Amino acid sequence: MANSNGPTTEINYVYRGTFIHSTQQTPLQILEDEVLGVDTDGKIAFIGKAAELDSLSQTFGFSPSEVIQLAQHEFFMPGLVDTHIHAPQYSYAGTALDMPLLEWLNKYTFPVESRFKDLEFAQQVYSQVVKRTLRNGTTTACYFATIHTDASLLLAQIANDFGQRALVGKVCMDRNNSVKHYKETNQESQDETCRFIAELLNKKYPLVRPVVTPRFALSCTGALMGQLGAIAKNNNLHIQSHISENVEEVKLVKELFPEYKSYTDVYHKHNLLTDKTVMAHGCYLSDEELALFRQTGASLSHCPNSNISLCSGMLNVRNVLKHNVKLGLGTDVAGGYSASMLDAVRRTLDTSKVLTIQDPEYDTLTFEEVFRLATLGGSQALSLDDRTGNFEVGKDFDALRVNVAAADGPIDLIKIEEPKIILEKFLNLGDDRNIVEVFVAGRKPVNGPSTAFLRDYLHHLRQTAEKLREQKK
Ligand SMILES: Nc1nc2[nH]cnc2c(=O)[nH]1
Ligand SMILES: [Zn+2]
Repeated sequence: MANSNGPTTEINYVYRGTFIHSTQQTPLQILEDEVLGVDTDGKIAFIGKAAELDSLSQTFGFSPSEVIQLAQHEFFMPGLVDTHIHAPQYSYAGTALDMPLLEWLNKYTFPVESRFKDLEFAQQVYSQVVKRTLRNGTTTACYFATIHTDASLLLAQIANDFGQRALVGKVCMDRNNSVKHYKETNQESQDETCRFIAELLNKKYPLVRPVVTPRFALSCTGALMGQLGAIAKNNNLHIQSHISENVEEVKLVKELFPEYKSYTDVYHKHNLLTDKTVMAHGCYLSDEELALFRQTGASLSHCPNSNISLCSGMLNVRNVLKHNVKLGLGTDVAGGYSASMLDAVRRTLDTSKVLTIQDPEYDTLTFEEVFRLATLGGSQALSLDDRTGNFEVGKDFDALRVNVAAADGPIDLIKIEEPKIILEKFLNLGDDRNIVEVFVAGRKPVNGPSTAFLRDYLHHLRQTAEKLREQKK
């Protein structure tokens, strides 16, 4: 309990050790031997030097003996933010990467997504994707579902039940010439979007919100896009879609909407570019279009695995950042074959290096910058940075406890390394075995990596037993 003069919030737990996060000023802030307290609402109540533990414990009313100490190779980092992922496509992730976007949509995506009318199938796939992404450290996900309202509501329920922060979108499309049964009429799309929003808001899930989701300009009539823009505005909701992913797509949008200045202008004129909009890809946006993103406050989701896997293109991230456009990373499952945001980090670095190979003058992204894109950048791109993204006091505690030397993990450490090296190793070599605890809004999601702790504990016991045997000899 806090004392009579102190803060009114009650501290739930306090951790001591290394905390690594990003701020607006610096992509990498390393806080060593710090203490961080989380209150019973799951918010960060304080973060400060361990040397000040006694005064913090008095101010915030906790006992120093209850503080949980991180081990040598452990640190906390903010949870990863996946700004663009298609939950139904998880069912074929890792396959079907042999053709470009528009053919890929017709041959694989639309037939698979049409199956999500079946709620049993939806339940199975949606549980898997939420569990898998949580295990891999995705504490916030911005999901596309399908055109089916009830299955989309089920995805929202599953994210809530497992404890993941999520934006969930019922997909809208009133145009589809190739898979004719996988589309809606204009009226259906509007009515079902309104039903989806009303029913989801009515559930009052604390961490899950609806996002208005026109699939992309080729799947929607201008009328539908305008109506969806109005629905988002009237309900103050997020919007997500795709833009300028592939050359053929950009060409067809020009043909279909000849009266508009650009692809971005099509969305802008239909009121789909707001400061709560996130658009995936943007590989072929002009500087003028990026300026319109900046002006409207709309953001981009960079999905490098997908961009390479579907041979779509390469986003010039440096140019996007130069234009001060908000930017996060996305897996774009299943155009991207990996559901792990660690993969998105690596592919972002790879793509940046390919751009440098093509142009040695290109200012390659650093791992510190990409770390920020995967955490704070993602939260900004989703306009959730008042709630999550780093370890600022007052934000929700969305965090990963990482052990770089986890037993049976993928990383071998030769010696004690400094925190920056440990983070770099984790980003480049780590996987879910290194993520020993996941927190979303201060709570551990249902499918957190509970066995990892046990495995580490057993490893520790075995080592201790071995040492004792050695001493007896
Ligand atoms: N990568 C990708 N691009 C799209 N554009 C329209 N729909 C999609 C989709 O499902 N995946
Ligand atoms: Zn996508």
